Amino acid sequence: MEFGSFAAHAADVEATDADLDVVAKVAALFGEAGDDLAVVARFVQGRVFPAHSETKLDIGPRLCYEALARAASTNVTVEDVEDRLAETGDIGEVAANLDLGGQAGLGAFAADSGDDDLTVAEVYEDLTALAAAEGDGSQDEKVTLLFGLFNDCSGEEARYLARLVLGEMRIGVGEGAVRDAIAEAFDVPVEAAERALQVSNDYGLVAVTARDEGEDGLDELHLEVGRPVQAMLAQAGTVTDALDEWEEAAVETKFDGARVQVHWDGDEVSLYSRNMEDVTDALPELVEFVEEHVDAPVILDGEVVAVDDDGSPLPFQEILKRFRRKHDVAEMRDEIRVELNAFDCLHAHGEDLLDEPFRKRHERLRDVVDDDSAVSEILVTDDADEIAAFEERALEAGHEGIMLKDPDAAYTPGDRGKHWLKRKPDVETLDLVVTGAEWGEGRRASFLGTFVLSARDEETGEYATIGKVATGITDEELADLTDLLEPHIRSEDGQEVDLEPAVVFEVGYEEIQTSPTYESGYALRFPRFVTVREDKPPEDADTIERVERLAEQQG
Ligand SMILES: Nc1ncnc2c1ncn2[C@@H]1O[C@H](COP(=O)(O)OP(=O)(O)OP(=O)(O)O)[C@@H](O)[C@H]1O
Repeated sequence: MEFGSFAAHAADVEATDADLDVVAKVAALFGEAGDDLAVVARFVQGRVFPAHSETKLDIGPRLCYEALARAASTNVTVEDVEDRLAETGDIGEVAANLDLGGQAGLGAFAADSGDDDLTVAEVYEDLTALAAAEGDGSQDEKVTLLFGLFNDCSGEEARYLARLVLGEMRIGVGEGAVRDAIAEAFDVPVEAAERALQVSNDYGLVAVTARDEGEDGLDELHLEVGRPVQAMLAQAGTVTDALDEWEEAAVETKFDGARVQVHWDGDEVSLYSRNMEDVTDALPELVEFVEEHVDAPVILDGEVVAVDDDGSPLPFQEILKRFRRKHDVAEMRDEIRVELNAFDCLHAHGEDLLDEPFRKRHERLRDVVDDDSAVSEILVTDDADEIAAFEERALEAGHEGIMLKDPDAAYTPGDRGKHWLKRKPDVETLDLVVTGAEWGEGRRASFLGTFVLSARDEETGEYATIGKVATGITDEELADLTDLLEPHIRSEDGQEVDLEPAVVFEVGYEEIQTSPTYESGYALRFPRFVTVREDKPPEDADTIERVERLAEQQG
């Protein structure tokens, strides 16, 4: 395909607003791309190489400006290019108006094919050579290669070449549009294209496979050990969200480190960061750990954390130091210990596990790693109290908090869906008066357990119930609370106890809801005991008005 034709398509797409029309136009471009389809499928998104490729273009803007200035037919300096860019804000616009090609006589490096029309293949070939240039003189070589390309460009071609090399394509074609265009152009289901993209992470490969082998070919694409996939991401969410949406939630520690994807084929371990950079060299002790304790072939997902001498987690900045200073790893290794906390298994023993439910994948994870300390512990439960207790343990151990995962959900690479939630900590607390309680059962029969909470009604001076709290209290605290409240018992009816307003609890919660059940007209979702406000008399407890205001602020 001629690069001019690609540029014309790109201009047409850029001038199109409606998403469906964009998809149709990209599909038409794919239909015409012929042997260049793989490259075109990336160029259209502003990518030169596949996302996981180790080849990176790595061109500084100045290098591009220099190449443009040299290729301009009139006398243009790098500073002129910068000035024009400051005016327009678009390097494509600058390049398109530079009247390039004036150095035709010097075009020893221009258009390798010898004819006048630059092709997509030639652009790709030169950019590959440019990416490979290293060592002494490589800057000059890069400028010369890029100059050669610009020198052969029409204004329209230069517009898109300049944007492509600087990673600023911005013609409104996102990953979803490319996926839909592949489906439309080659008549394959969108879901098949989506799945193939998830496992391969390679738009070029998926486009070519869809065209040449159809849906069956796409189905044959699998994860490959050594080829990273995008990480599944989490949304902020609450225990309420999790238990309302799913029957049970898998609760896991949220480790404060850096995401790491482990690929181990039996010969070689490769480690990839959240954005699929190869970070193997920065983490030699993880490589050794995997070689010794993990069955091959596998792909694992997890978090690498820095720990102190006692094994307690250190802030994640410590791990980032490792990622940044790759050169003196040996020295850093003595300073900062790092550990793997694997939490997912994407592939094991030739089997892709993306579509398996999380609880199954976690079982496989346990099977393939023979050291439990490197595998995250999960608790699958429908009980908010158990979740709260798990969270408390995680926080006490110095971790960031908890993750809530749908135990039946598949692993969806690159997706920030509703199946993984990072629990939002309580934003507000309320100081509420304890106006009732219930005696516990079994082991806790001699303690008051569940506490009835009330807010103050400013108008009447009475206390109106708003909920009950039983979560977040240790056995030891229960004994103390019983001692504190027993003198205030007014009457008892079976297990239920009526208390005079005397003690104030500070209580966290996830949400305030309107409720016909309680006198205040409100109820708290997942109230959690924080502490006794010994400094506060009941008259200073929070009012129904404040509860009302907080409820409104939630939106
Ligand atoms: N058990 C776990 N399961 C999944 N992710 C975890 C777990 N523990 C820690 N994490 C990390 O938490 C990250 C998500 O939380 P957080 O929002 O704090 O990260 P971020 O990088 O700031 O934002 P985000 O990843 O959501 O864009 C994950 O990408 C992962 O690196």
